[in-house]
Amino acid sequence: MNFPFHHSKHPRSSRRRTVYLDRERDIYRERRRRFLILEREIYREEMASQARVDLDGRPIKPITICMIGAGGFIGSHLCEKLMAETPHKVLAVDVYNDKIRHLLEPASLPWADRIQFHRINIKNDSRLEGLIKMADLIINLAAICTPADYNTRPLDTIYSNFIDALPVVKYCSENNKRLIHFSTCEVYGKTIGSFLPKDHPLRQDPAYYVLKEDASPCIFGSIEKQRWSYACAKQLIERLIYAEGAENGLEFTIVRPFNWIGPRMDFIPGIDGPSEGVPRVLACFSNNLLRREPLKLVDGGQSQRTFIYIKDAIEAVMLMIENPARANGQIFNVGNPNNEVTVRQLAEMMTEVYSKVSEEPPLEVPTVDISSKEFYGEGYDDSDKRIPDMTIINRQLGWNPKTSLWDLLESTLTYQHRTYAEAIKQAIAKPVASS
Ligand SMILES: NC(=O)c1ccc[n+]([C@@H]2O[C@H](COP(=O)([O-])OP(=O)(O)OC[C@H]3O[C@@H](n4cnc5c(N)ncnc54)[C@H](O)[C@@H]3O)[C@@H](O)[C@H]2O)c1
Ligand SMILES: O=C(O)[C@H]1O[C@H](OP(=O)(O)OP(=O)(O)OC[C@H]2O[C@@H](n3ccc(=O)[nH]c3=O)[C@H](O)[C@@H]2O)[C@H](O)[C@@H](O)[C@@H]1O
Repeated sequence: MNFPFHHSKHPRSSRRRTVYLDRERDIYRERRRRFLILEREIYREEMASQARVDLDGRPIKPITICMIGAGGFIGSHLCEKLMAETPHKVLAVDVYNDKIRHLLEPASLPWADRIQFHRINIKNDSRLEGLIKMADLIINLAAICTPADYNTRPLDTIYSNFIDALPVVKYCSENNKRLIHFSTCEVYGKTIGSFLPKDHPLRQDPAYYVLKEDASPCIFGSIEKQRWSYACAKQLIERLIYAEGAENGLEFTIVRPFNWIGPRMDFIPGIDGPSEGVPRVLACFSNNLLRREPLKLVDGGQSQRTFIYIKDAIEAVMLMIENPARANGQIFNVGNPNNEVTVRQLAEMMTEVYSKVSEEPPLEVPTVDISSKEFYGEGYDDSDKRIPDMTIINRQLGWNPKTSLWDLLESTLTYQHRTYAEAIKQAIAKPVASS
């Protein structure tokens, strides 16, 4: 069928049509440009009208934050929150930006002028000091922080967590900049109770297992247990920061996260990370569930962890950012003491939740035991139990976690299923290349 207007062969009507379409396109573009400007103005006005106040009722001034390691799991959630809900600016430093690309592009995003990405490896880049000088606050998240690396790449682990963090601390101290440094709950190592006989009644006494910032000792294994290279490097950088505070007046806050989990954590081997890579437990178990393989329980999955939803934890970091008077000089546990499980229980719960969100039946054999030597190699060791004491963060910031383990797994595994299920199906279906 011939449409007289669209398919006319007549040169004049075709020219007229082109002119008409060009004009229509220009009008549309102009309208869209005005719409985006208007949208940005409304957003700015909204931001300005939501007069942010700190916990003591004082107005919060917009600041510039230099966030190192902004492209990682925690950094991506923190950038998202800062862009969506505050007027603060972020100089985002990382070697990767895949996890924050949605915040950087397109240039029409309402916060486009408040976030800049700098592809910098802090090991060897002289631009770092300049960025620190431009900021009011520095947040250092950069680290190697996957246990599979601690005993197999102990040098990289120690360099990343101690040596590479040194210049950041030094530049902050020399330029009088406030620093929020990300440490880890692993600095506590093992609990005191773990050294008691298995059936000893004191093992039930919280004094023997609850981890308290200003009282608990740091208990690591012997030097050949290279698992502790990470915890030891983190402990030394904490001590250095603390000493800079005591001797040179550095304004600092140290964060000790307790197993923060949620969307965008680590990678799925063979999909958006190396096939042989071993991420942290959430991504390991997600990978097993997506591929319908049994979940691997290291040494029987007897270790205990408390898991906290990333979005709850980010609320705590926001309070630290916006309440310097209450956060400076403090070390904060950030975890959810109500979400304790053994790794075996975590595997069982993830299997049940995944079956619900994917609408697939659970595996007949959901778990399999594996020795730590086979899974991680020589030199692995483990934290037995991690319950954060919440007294200090409660007193200083009035913060409490909200999300139950079931709820956080439901939203996280929904994300994992939506993001990866199709890619995994395709990867499995792909014929192996003939040699
Ligand atoms: N996720 C948790 O539950 C948890 C628990 C305890 C401690 N932490 C600590 O929190 C911080 C962030 O953890 P995460 O889970 O977001 O890890 P992540 O690996 O997702 O993020 C770290 C980011 O730092 C970047 N980075 C590393 N070395 C760098 C370098 N030399 N130069 C520039 N960028 C570099 C990486 O590219 C990565 O994007 C780490 O210090 C980690 O030790 C996290
Ligand atoms: O998240 C934290 O708070 C800190 O703890 C983590 O250490 P860990 O909890 O031991 O690391 P995971 O990989 O999450 O493992 C948790 C437990 O699951 C076990 N696991 C892991 C993976 C797996 O497939 N199967 C399995 O049984 C591990 O042996 C360990 O007992 C990492 O060291 C850091 O990211 C961080 O500093």
